[in-house]
Amino acid sequence: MSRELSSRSHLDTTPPRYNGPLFPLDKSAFQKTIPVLATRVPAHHTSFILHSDLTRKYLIGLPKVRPVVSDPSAPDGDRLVLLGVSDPAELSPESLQLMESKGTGFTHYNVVLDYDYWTASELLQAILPEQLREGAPVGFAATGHIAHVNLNDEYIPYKKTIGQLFLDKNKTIKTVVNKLDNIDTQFRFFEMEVIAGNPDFVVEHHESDCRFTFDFSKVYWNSRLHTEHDRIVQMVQPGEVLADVFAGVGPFAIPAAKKGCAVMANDLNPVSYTYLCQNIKDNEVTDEVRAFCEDGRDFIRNVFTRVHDTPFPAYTGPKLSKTALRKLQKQAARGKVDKETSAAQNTRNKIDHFVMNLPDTAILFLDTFRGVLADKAIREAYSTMPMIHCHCFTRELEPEEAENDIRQRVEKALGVSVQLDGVELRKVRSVAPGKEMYCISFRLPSEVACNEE
Ligand SMILES: C[S@@+](CC[C@H](N)C(=O)[O-])C[C@H]1O[C@@H](n2cnc3c(N)ncnc32)[C@H](O)[C@@H]1O
Repeated sequence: MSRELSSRSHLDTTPPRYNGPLFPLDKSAFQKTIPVLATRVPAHHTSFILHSDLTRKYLIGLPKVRPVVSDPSAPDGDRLVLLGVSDPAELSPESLQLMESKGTGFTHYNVVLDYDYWTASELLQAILPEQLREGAPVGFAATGHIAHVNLNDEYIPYKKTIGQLFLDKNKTIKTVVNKLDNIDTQFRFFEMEVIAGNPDFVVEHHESDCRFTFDFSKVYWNSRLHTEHDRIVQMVQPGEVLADVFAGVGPFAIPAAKKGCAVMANDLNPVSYTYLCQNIKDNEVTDEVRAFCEDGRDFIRNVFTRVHDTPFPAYTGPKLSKTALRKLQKQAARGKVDKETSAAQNTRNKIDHFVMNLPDTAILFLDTFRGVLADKAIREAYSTMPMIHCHCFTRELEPEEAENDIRQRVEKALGVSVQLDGVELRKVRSVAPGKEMYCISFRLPSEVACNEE
């Protein structure tokens, strides 16, 4: 063991055992005094002791504890430099010599740590009985100002304590909720109980440079899907058209629109739809996103005709700033830009991608694609079939088995047993023990879409 490590190891900085009320906590009971050695130095020598290679390694080195304090017994301005050892004999001879030559002797100093010093997790360890310390909640997922935890039964008696700790220790958190086991089977949001803070569920959450507002108690949101949202958005190219069948409040739709895609976004939950519309406005993508509130099957059936009959304007490059847009509008008003002809060229009347993130049942919606391009006039726009990115769960844990399971279910829904074109299978995350979330991407087979039966 290095001298440096052994020199600091005697400082016991764990919080004292707590035996006070569980709620509200008696914060004064967490005060702890730690006696340390200090070298007394004239003010003009402190910097030398702090920065010399010989002495630096012996400094107290506790986070949030300043290593230099004024010396209460020396009104003439001496300072105490706090050390991480309890006895001068623990210093190396060179370090001792240096401190003796620059300083005026050693003394003891009491460092006082209190409730503010420790993390929520350290405090919780001091509160919980021994049998509950291992496996105690150490953190939370944050959605806007809400921290959410999923407490196991044995921690329920401590829920208010845990709530208070998370609230006190995180400035941006105003509400702490415990997710209950009930999940709304249709719209996928959780039942939750407030364990600390305000019962305010309307959050403003930021993801991928977009601002999302929503009522976390009434719509689906999962911050753990951030990477998956980004992955799909990166696959969709500026100028392409994306149809999001189960859009929620817009975590695929809005970032895609911001990068220059046109988006048809749908969600059956009327509350999701309301926030989706608000988020479209707040992120200034009203021209790029059209929102719907209907069953996914109806949406899939209608969306081909809608985009064909009312195409999106041609893509004219990255979204312009308001100033640049105003300039162009002025030029157009003066007849300098022929708006009609430029917009009429290459309007976007076909869908390039579908995203279907309702992993519980999305595969079961795939049969709706049968015959969606039976109409010849619409079919002509599709020299290339759309890609479908369909999320799903599987109980198969081995990748090969998972792939077989998912492929079979997809092919059954589509009614084709052919090898799917361009198929890619991506594990998104492990949802629970024995349950994996995947995304299967494939090109919609034309024999399915053009089937006229
Ligand atoms: C798992 S969430 C995903 C939401 C969003 N894509 C995301 O990543 O946050 C599934 C969404 O599908 C919506 N939904 C459920 N059943 C639906 C249906 N039959 N048709 C359309 N939307 C539906 C839910 O309201 C929910 O917002």
